[in-house]
Amino acid sequence: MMSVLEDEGYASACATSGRQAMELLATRTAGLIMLDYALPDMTGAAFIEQIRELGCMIPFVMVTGRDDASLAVQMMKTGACDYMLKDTTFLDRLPAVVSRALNDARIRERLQRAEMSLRQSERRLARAQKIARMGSWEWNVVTGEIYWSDELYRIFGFAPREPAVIDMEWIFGLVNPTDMAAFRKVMLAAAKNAQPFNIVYRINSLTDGEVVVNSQGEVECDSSGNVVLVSGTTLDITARIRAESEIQQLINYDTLTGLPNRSLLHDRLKLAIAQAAREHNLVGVLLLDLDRFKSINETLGHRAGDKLLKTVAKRLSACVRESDTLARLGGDEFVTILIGVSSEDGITTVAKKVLALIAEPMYIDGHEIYTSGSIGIAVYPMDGEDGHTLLKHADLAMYQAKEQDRNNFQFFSREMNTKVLERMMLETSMRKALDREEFFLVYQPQVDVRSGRIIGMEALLRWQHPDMGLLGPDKFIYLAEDNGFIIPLGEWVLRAACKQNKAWQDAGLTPVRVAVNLSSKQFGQQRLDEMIASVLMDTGLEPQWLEVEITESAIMKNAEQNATILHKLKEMGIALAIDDFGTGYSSLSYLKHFPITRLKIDRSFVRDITTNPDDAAIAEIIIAMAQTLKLNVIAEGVETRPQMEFLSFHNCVEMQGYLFSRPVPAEEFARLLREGLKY
Ligand SMILES: Nc1nc2c(ncn2[C@@H]2O[C@H](COP(=O)(O)O[C@H]3[C@@H](O)[C@H](n4cnc5c(=O)[nH]c(N)nc54)O[C@@H]3COP(=O)(O)O)[C@@H](O)[C@H]2O)c(=O)[nH]1
Repeated sequence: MMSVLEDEGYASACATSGRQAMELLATRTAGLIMLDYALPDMTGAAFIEQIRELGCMIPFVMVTGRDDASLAVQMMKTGACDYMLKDTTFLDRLPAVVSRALNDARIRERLQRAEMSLRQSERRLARAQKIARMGSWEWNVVTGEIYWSDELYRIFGFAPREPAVIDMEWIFGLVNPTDMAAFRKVMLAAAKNAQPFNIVYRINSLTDGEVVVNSQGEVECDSSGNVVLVSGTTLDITARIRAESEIQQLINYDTLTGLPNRSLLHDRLKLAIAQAAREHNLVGVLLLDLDRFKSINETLGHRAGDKLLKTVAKRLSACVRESDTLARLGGDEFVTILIGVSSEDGITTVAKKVLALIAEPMYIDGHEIYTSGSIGIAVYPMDGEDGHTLLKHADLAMYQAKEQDRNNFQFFSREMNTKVLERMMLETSMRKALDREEFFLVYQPQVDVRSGRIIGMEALLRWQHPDMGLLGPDKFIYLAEDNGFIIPLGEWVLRAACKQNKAWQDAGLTPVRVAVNLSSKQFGQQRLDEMIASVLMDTGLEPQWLEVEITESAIMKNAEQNATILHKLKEMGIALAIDDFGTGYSSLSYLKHFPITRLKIDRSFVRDITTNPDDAAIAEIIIAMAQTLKLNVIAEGVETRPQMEFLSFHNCVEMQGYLFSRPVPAEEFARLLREGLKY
């Protein structure tokens, strides 16, 4: 047998028992096994079973001496690829049987490989569909049969093949009622008119509730052009849609209040303008800025500030119609776009409503908070024909509203534009003015009318502006306070005043105290006391020759913190005067809390003191109050002799005013100190 096989070109090896055959297979590979049914140590069937268990899948041909049909069947059942009877023709038939068996084995192996690869592809497809949340489907339009991939079942919330029968009506029933008509139309059009489609719709998944899907379908037609098959894919795009909408939300809406932000505001404004242009209507742009929001934020903390902004947003929403837009620009700025308005009266009504709602108390973290707002209004088309201009003009008007008196609204006017441009110019040049030494101080004497001698002086700031000429503090201090420049500027004033006073003392002039105005913003400054101490140290002026002037309202802004600072100043030996006394709180209780040395009667009471009984009474009360509290009292703005006499008669002997001297430059003041006043 081996020589026959070798003649045919096959390599062969022989084993005489099942055990020997197994040892042989352990060391060599084979394409075919020719196996005797009866082996000395086991049956051929037992041998096959053993090698199969070891994973050896080599095909085999069973050889036997018995011509028995049932034995042949039994052998084929064990997996034999052929069966040979050992008769006289055995060797003649052997080459053909071996060749066929090897051929069959090759074909079988190829088929097995193809099947395996098909299964693998199916598994990969199913995995890919699962990952992509994409199902595939087929609809046999002729038979009505529908195939769904496993993933498609999952998208609809079923276990694969859970519903035994699926038909189109059942599928329509799974679509969200809002989108059902559109979906049905598309599917039926595909089946009838061979229309491919791409549709997004919502389904009601059994497990996930509302799911957004995207179905794309293709059609196949027979030779007559009739649709026979509609097939396609259905993709679950819920997560993508959600992410897109979250992105849109972030791009267009303010995260704190949920209101449209600046970007969406501009879009809406554009639309509003286009609509108003078509309908010959007006668009009102109201820009609201909360008054004192910064200090509320600083005092109560940012979380309370956030809550306040949310409350404001809610209240504002109640003021506007659904068709209007309410947006938050950022910080404490809100914008309302009013559309479909035909006159400014309608805009005024809304502005008043907004102010009234903002002014109502808010309850935040156990605090009752009162705030107010300032509104600037620009109207299309009079104040601008595009969104940017309207917003800019509403902003200018808002600043005007703030300056006028907070808690009010202002319509934009052309003059405002000029005013704000001037303001911006001043702001820019102010920052350079310190380095360019454009600021200087003038000094106004304070007099004891009993002796007629100068007992002190108030240092007053002036700015020699290169283009605008000499500017008084009323032209720029408010700006410096707004933009924070008051901090370096205030320190410069203090240093210059102390240095000058010390220089006069060193020059042998009679020592007098110098009063320096402190802005409320300087009280908010970190370590104000340390700054003042270092100025005194640097200039060498003794603290007793320095007085700081602060207004009643400034002192009360942050009463507790200010009291601490003022006590520190007092301990250092610095005097404290309350400026503009009588115009603010005028509360006795606060006078006790602060280490005050002097009250300054405001010049508004002094002006008509001899003609207006109310002013006279107020001045008298202030003098009496000062005496009771053992404080010094000085009257400012004394311009006439009768005013001086009235005050002096009522025991106010310290005075300051044009009657004695206007504020004068340092050289002139030195002369007054040397020569005395003439009045
Ligand atoms: N934070 C700072 N504020 C300052 C500083 N320098 C000044 N100021 C404040 O500016 C306000 C206006 O000051 P000014 O224009 O200098 O006016 C002062 C006097 O010129 C004016 N005055 C004095 N006597 C009379 C008078 O008889 N009649 C009259 N009509 N005006 C007069 O009064 C101003 C001084 O007022 P006061 O300070 O209230 O004593 C002013 O409020 C300053 O506080 C600065 O460096 N920092």
